[in-house]
Amino acid sequence: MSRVSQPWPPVPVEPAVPHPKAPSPGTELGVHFAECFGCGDEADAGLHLRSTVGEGQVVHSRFTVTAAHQGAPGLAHGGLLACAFDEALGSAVGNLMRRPAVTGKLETDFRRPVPVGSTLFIEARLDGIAGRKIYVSADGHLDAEDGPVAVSARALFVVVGFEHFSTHGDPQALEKLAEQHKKNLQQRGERDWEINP
Ligand SMILES: CCCCCCCC(=O)SCCNC(=O)CCNC(=O)[C@H](O)C(C)(C)COP(=O)(O)OP(=O)(O)OC[C@H]1O[C@@H](n2cnc3c(N)ncnc32)[C@H](O)[C@@H]1OP(=O)(O)O
Repeated sequence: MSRVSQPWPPVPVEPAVPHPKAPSPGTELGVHFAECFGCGDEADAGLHLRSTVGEGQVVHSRFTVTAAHQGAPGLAHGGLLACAFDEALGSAVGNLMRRPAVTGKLETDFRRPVPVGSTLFIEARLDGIAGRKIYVSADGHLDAEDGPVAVSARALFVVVGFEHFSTHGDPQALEKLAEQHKKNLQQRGERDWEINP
């Protein structure tokens, strides 16, 4: 089977222009929800992924693989690596577009094993937008921002309304998320997102 994927984005798109009030390059994005497996401080075995806004339509994220993340002995579990990309890509969509969106489709390409103890540097970018569909992609570099690419990913995020979370999620946890969100914005001197698609 060829590694060559279908054209990307798969449909005609407009440029995904970051929101005028998106955090500026160099901004550390912080935790979006303390219990999030991808970034949360309260998720003990989680990825503790951290993200910084890059130039243009890019967010840089990184996380260090621990023994809790193993699949094969001494190597990161592939599904867990996909999780890291979901988080990194979601962070790019949420923070640059400032619209609530959820992963509709996520495709990963595992190119090199990722050992326990290594750090994956993930560069996620906005590739285009078509209505509610936001196309994003990312490369994960091993142990340095310019290290060899170990994993690549492409994803479709779909913009949703707040009711997606209020209908399907946990109302108490949503309050906690809202507080964290407000705190993050205050720390960065920013105002709130638009919440309707
Ligand atoms: C800072 C935050 C970081 C967080 C990172 C973590 C992000 C996550 O993990 S989110 C959790 C995982 N994702 C989910 O739980 C989503 C579950 N899925 C859903 O709720 C719904 O299927 C949802 C919202 C994606 C789409 O449903 P709905 O709102 O009814 O829209 P729908 O009309 O079906 O789709 C909208 C468009 O997207 C397209 N689409 C949706 N899913 C797909 C897919 N899998 N493949 C291709 N296209 C798709 C549809 O074809 C449609 O296209 P068009 O507008 O051209 O007709």
